[in-house]
Amino acid sequence: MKPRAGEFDHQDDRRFKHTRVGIWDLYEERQSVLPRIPTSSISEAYAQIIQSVPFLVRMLKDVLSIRRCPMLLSAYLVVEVLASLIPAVSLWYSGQLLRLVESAMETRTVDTTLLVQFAVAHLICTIAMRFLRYSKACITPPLSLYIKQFYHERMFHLTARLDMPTFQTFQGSHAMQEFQMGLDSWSTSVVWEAIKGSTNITMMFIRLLFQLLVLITVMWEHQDGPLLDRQWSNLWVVWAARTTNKDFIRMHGLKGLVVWYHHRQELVAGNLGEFVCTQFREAAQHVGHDAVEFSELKQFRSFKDCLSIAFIFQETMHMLPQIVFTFRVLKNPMITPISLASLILIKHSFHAFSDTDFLSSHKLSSLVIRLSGIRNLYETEYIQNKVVDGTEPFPENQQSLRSGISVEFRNVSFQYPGRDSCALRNVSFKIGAGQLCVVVGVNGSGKSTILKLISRIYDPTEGTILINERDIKTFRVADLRAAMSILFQDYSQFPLSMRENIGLGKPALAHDDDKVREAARLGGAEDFIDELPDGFDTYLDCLVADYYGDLPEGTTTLFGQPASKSAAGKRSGLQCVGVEYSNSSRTFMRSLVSETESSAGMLLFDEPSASLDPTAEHDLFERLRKLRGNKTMLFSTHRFGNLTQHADLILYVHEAVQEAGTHDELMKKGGEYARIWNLQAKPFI
Ligand SMILES: Nc1ncnc2c1ncn2[C@@H]1O[C@H](COP(=O)(O)OP(=O)(O)OP(=O)(O)O)[C@@H](O)[C@H]1O
Repeated sequence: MKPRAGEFDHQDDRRFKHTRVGIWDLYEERQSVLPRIPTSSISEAYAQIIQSVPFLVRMLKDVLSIRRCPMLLSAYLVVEVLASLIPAVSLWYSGQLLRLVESAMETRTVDTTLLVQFAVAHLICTIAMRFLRYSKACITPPLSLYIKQFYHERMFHLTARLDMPTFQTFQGSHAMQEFQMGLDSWSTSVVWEAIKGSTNITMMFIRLLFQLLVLITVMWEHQDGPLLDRQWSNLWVVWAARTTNKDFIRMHGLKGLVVWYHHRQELVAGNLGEFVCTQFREAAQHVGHDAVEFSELKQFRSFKDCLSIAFIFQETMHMLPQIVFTFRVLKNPMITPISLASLILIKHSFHAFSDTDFLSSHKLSSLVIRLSGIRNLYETEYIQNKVVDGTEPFPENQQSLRSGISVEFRNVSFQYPGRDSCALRNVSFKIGAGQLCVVVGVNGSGKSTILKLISRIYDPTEGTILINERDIKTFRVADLRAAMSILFQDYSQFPLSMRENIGLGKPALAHDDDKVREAARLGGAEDFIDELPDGFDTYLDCLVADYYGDLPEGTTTLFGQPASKSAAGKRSGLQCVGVEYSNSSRTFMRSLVSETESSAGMLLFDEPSASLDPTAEHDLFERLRKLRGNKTMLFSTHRFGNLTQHADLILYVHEAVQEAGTHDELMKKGGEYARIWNLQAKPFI
């Protein structure tokens, strides 16, 4: 079938050339060649650079610990040093050449051997310079890549461990913003940028110093341009690139999971930190050093033509005027302007110095920004979680979990960070081990907050929470969460496949496809998922975008999908349905009984049925009742269903506990609980 106008048909191999670049499939148009579209004070800056030195030293140590980096970094530095010396050597030969010219004018003879020697030496310098640039272009991509990957994994780990309140504070930080842009931006490699920046400035000084020395030497013997600037033709062709590498796409998904605030609560409550780190590491290992954004590969590729014959010819031509001039002097010394030699020398030296703006505040401030990036990066390591970890294991006896966990709130008040008013005020109650407690109240009354405090997503602003009669803060947080099964109402859709979105409901079973399918069936999602093009491997939100260049005007589709620069577009109707399905299935995934289930002594549910239809809600409650056994169960709901009638304790909250007791007690009391219950039950009676 012929592609419609506006389609980028990458399969049309007569028009598009396909190249495999790492994990990317690059499609470039064969003939279409269009013309390129034109497109504080210094001392303070130096003080900041000096302050960054300890971080730089640390960074260097870390970089040297990366496999292959010691060798690559040394090679990079050697190349840089040589590249800084060559301009001085070249300048020296220029001076010698000029001296020869002067002596030719004076003596009317020329030492041809010496002339050729100087000319060749000068030419060698130019070619050597080009070789060095080429070597640098070969060393830089792997070096910057290894460094980036090392620090990316490190930042992933550091970010995954943060709790909710700390993450809330941290997410506005510079380091976090850099990391959020992360995998898809060249600027992310704070460390690599800093290495480049520091090397550049050091080499600039070396280059200047040597050129100054040569200039002084030459000028000592001599008593003053048009610059031949090279224009590099850049071709601008139609191209597009995409990757289907599953691990690379997962890396992006997992990263989205740890960097975005709306996933944090589930990440923390589900103890998913370590799990996602392992997953990320595994995915990263699978992709290896091919885990590189296309924009970077593109840059690396552009260096390939550095050593072209055309270039060497061009450089030779660059020198020709001096050689021709020298011979002309020999033939007609009388007509040669005496000041021309000095003029050329000045042209050379001025050129070198004018390129070197080492004192420019712009250059310095960009280095300062790069170095402060390093500081931010390393300071991230010292961020302490606001929810301070306890030291004691929980529980002392694993068997005790079978009979549940007791919870007591003593005068607990809580205010969310950045909020003026309390979500909970002076709340006190006790749920005995093995009891079923239902927390009811209107929207925004503080029900979910009670669950968040029990699972230590946050710590109370005032008051104490006791677990099995002991202060909750004494226990290790990970143990505590492992002893609880928590299900929050405000689910987030992870930027991962449907399989993983469901599987993460219970990481221990995430690799069990049968369990995932069972959860999908219970959540009513199985048929929907099976009909998706990639089934359980479908991504509703994919964070890896396709790349493309100048597409033909009016292009609407690319790789069979709407051409859009951003992967994170608005969700379609189908996506929204998918999100609902995967949420309800994840709910069931959590409720799947397994060997690991006995490790939970308390089940916390925050409106677990909010995203379910009535049948699925009924199935869920049936399943949860079976699952419960003698464990403590706490439900938060604003629906006063039959659940409240089975409860050992009902808490009617509105900032504080307004009423507490069993259903019968509260009905007899005739308070607010009874009023709302009657209101909700009325249509059914
Ligand atoms: N992360 C947060 N940051 C700031 N304020 C919050 C946060 N979460 C909840 N709140 C506020 O705290 C109060 C109690 O919220 P909470 O979610 O506990 O109520 P709820 O009874 O569970 O309500 P709903 O049934 O609507 O979930 C509300 O005023 C809410 O706006």
